[in-house]
Amino acid sequence: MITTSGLTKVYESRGRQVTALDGVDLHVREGEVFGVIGQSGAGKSSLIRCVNLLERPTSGTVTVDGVDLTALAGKGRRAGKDLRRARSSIGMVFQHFNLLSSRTVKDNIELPLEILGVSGAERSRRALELLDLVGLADKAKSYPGQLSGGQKQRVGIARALAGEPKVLLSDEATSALDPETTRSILQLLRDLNQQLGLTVLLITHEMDVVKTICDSAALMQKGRIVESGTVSELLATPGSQLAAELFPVSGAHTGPDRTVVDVTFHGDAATQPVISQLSRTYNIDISILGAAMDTVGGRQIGRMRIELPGRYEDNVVPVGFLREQGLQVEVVEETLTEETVVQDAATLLVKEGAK
Ligand SMILES: Nc1ncnc2c1ncn2[C@@H]1O[C@H](COP(=O)(O)OP(=O)(O)OP(=O)(O)O)[C@@H](O)[C@H]1O
Repeated sequence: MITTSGLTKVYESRGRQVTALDGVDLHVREGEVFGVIGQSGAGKSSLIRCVNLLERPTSGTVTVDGVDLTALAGKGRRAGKDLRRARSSIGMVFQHFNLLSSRTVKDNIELPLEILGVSGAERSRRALELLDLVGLADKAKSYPGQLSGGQKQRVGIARALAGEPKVLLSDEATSALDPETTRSILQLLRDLNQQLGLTVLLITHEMDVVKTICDSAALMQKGRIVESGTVSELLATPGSQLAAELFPVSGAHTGPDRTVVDVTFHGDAATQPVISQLSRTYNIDISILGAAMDTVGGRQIGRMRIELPGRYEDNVVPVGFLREQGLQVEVVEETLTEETVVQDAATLLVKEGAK
């Protein structure tokens, strides 16, 4: 539904050039919720603003629903009729809502329809329908100043949906909201995605947002996409930074001669009693050092850090057993803390003494 190819944005700022996007290739499928996460300055806002051509890319292309927006924009500085029409199939939700304070809630929602030249009666019908959809049927005549942050964002979402878009872009839509309101807005976005088949591209700096509603995610660093895929694909990618941040597990080796492994559960494997099977089959005691389990898109998913007695060479077969069950297994290197160094030295001295 959304494809960017080699998307580059270079800003000129006080004689200096800042590369905000450095050849971004993004592929968002129809009907999915796709999250782009990254730290401040990574280029997320530039990306989302280039996707609907609010910002002109320096180079590269943006295609939304089969229409090459960059080619349309190339026709002239002022967005032509074709670009305006193409843009009306893209709704945008902003962090600070961007509502007009002098207009009622209903009039705010009608604004994009006015611009599209929709008749008064039709605008009114559509605005009331959208207010109902976002759960604010009783607030049509209120002004933005009389609403809570969460309600304002619901109005922002209703306005974004006025042109019946296929794509919704969300620029940190929940960053200004408290955790509970954030959950309700994310739930609304998820419901709209499912009810209307809406494709959602959102940018965020919060991993929880990705975990709560995203089917797919990309990690952005210094203007580049460094990882991307469905949540399941990411979890199945050894060494994935996003997977580790989505499901962080910690816990260090409790002593020398121990094997610590991170086990990732997803799909059917998540519901199998693999740990007890492992313990019974090989007659070994397993310690759970850390775990992060959750339900993503209605499926159980998670990671567990476990410790087995013996060095890795002694555990090749049990580790192979876990892999055979369809689990992803990564062996965690022992980090030599001061404590383990002292312990190792003490063990060595005892052994030397015994000789
Ligand atoms: N209009 C502009 N003029 C000059 N430089 C800009 C402009 N907009 C963004 N930048 C620079 O481009 C880089 C990427 O900024 P961008 O706002 O896209 O990042 P971001 O990931 O959205 O960050 P944040 O989460 O803080 O909004 C930054 O170095 C920023 O200073």
